Amino acid sequence: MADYRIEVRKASCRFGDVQALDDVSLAIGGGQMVGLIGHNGAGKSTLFKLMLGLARPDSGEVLVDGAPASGERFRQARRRIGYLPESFATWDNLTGSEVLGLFADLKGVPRAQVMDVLMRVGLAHAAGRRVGGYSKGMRQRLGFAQVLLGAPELVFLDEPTNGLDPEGIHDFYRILRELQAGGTTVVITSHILADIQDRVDQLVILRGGRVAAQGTLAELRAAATEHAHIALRVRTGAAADVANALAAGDDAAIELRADSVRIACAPRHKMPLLARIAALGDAVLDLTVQDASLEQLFLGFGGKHGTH
Ligand SMILES: Nc1ncnc2c1ncn2[C@@H]1O[C@H](COP(=O)(O)OP(=O)(O)OP(=O)(O)O)[C@@H](O)[C@H]1O
Repeated sequence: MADYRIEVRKASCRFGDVQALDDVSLAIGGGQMVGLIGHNGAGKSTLFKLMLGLARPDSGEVLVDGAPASGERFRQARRRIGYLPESFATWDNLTGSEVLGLFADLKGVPRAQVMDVLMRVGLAHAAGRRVGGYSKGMRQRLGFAQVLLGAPELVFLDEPTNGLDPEGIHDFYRILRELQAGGTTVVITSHILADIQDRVDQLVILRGGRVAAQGTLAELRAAATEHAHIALRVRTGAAADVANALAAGDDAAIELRADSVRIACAPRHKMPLLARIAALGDAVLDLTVQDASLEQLFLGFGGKHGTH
């Protein structure tokens, strides 16, 4: 599969008084899964619309495989893109398979694919039922099914797990991994940060229409000031000695409990501290390390009142 690449260069987009996007640059491709996160109104959907050619930037440009996101070439390219909007509107009087049949026609994909994708998203049993009677999660699965028609090379998913139950979320990410294994690039927005933090390759955090941070989870952790937490279970009576032995890097706080010691430290101090803990031998019985979660990083970088 071709490496399908979308590049946004210094794009800005304004609606009346609202600067929805402000000088945004990013490149997406290479079969990666990219998580686009940001507070309500941060500009995620607007950025999607620019990359899909559904809206134009006031300044800057969007390139698809090196060419502007407009014109006949882009219309052709768009057939290789799947898009699930935040609110997937459909025709309630039609059955699931009829709805997908229409999407197949629009995409120029054989209708024979309809049953395959319905099966893939776990909706085969409801293919002949009117969509008006579908539950919220079933509608979301139907929306995802239309994304899968035509084996897209790039997919944009706006809040795709809304309304899905835990099993649905699990199935959904399994299908995304299968797509990725075939070389598809996936861009996903979600407010459920715990769901995406260990599943995406790259993260882009938008705040107030600007890119506040970009990189892998490890890169974001390294750039942030949120602490890692190390909890030690220690031999009875050894807590004070352990705490003294580890006291204390500039940026580390040590808390003593009966048979445990808890340390909060800057990410860069974590590995040196672990080396010192290992040198304490059998005074330390066990340990757990908790790095900053994406939610904590987000509140620093991307929350409305982010601090980084
Ligand atoms: N068509 C429009 N007309 C007027 N304002 C708009 C329009 N589209 C977006 N905006 C404004 O631009 C800003 C960014 O909106 P956008 O929908 O891109 O945010 P978002 O990050 O997707 O938010 P959410 O998480 O709530 O879906 C918001 O202030 C929004 O009100």
